[in-house]
Amino acid sequence: MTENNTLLGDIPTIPNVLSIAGSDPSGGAGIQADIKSISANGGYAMAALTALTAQNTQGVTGALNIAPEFVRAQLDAVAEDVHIDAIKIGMLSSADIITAVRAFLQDVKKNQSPAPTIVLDPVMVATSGDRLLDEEAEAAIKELLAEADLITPNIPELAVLSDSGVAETLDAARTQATALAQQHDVLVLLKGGHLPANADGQLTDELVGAEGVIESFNVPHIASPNTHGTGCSLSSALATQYARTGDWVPAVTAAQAWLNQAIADSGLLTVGGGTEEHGPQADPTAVERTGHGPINHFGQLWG
Ligand SMILES: Nc1ncnc2c1ncn2[C@@H]1O[C@H](COP(=O)(O)OP(=O)(O)O)[C@@H](O)[C@H]1O
Ligand SMILES: Cc1ncc(COP(=O)(O)OP(=O)(O)O)c(N)n1
Repeated sequence: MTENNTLLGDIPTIPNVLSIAGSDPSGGAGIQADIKSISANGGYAMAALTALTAQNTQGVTGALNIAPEFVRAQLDAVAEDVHIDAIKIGMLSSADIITAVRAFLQDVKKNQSPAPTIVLDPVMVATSGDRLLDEEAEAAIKELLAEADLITPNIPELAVLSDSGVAETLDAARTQATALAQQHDVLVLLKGGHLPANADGQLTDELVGAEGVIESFNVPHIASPNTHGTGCSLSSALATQYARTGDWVPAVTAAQAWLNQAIADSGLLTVGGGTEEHGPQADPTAVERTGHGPINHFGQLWG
């Protein structure tokens, strides 16, 4: 039954979207961000954990991998019971986990019809610029690219995947993205969040295929420190929007518009930078919030 919903418009079916990712207990990134993003974009969210982290808006203080066999057990439990329309993949922190996820993707593509759409966010480089994966895991991620329909590297991740230097211009990033698309037979959403805004104050993301740019997407740059988890949230929104529309250009347009508003609404949250000043009477400007706060996934719903 098609119903008109004020937030999501016409919803013919609600897609089942699975996130395979790590946990951020502070709720801004990882699986917690994915569940909020999938839900806000109109999907039924499911989640299989690959790792636990200890982190907050200031940084990461610890990580613990889930055993690869148990990652697979979670995935099988979902796939045996639920038709999965789309899969978003985030933090995969060891070569063994990547191998387990790759084997699952190959099986689920054979066993479910239609096969799930796969969006891979290759989480490899921390905001600080530090490499998050060892060499063996980086090599395994490169092999995983071919299993995805769309990959969403940021500028430093694009450099690692391309075995070249960090692009300083959109042109250079576009060349790297096109080569990757050709090499791995995958679409690339090149994310421009790490490049400076253009003269009109806009950031550019580009959907790139083997023949080059398919579409450019400009979004207003928002001067906000609250960008923790933007990559996780965008890839989950893309998987969900694609499952709803079946077309990448409208899916990217919708996901981008939602993300931009969620960053714009982030100032309404009082998360991070200390435990004082919280509650309806709190002055959001009273605490100096260092670090990177979360986006407001449900800002558009809460008004
Ligand atoms: N300050 C900002 N204002 C508006 N959009 C942003 C901002 N920072 C990041 N984005 C958007 O968030 C998405 C992810 O950004 P990016 O920083 O490139 O990746 P990651 O979060 O993986 O490092 C991109 O679509 C980018 O355009
Ligand atoms: C558990 C976990 N997974 C992924 C990330 C990286 O998040 P990302 O969305 O790339 O955002 P940034 O915070 O790096 O902008 C994470 N921090 N934790």
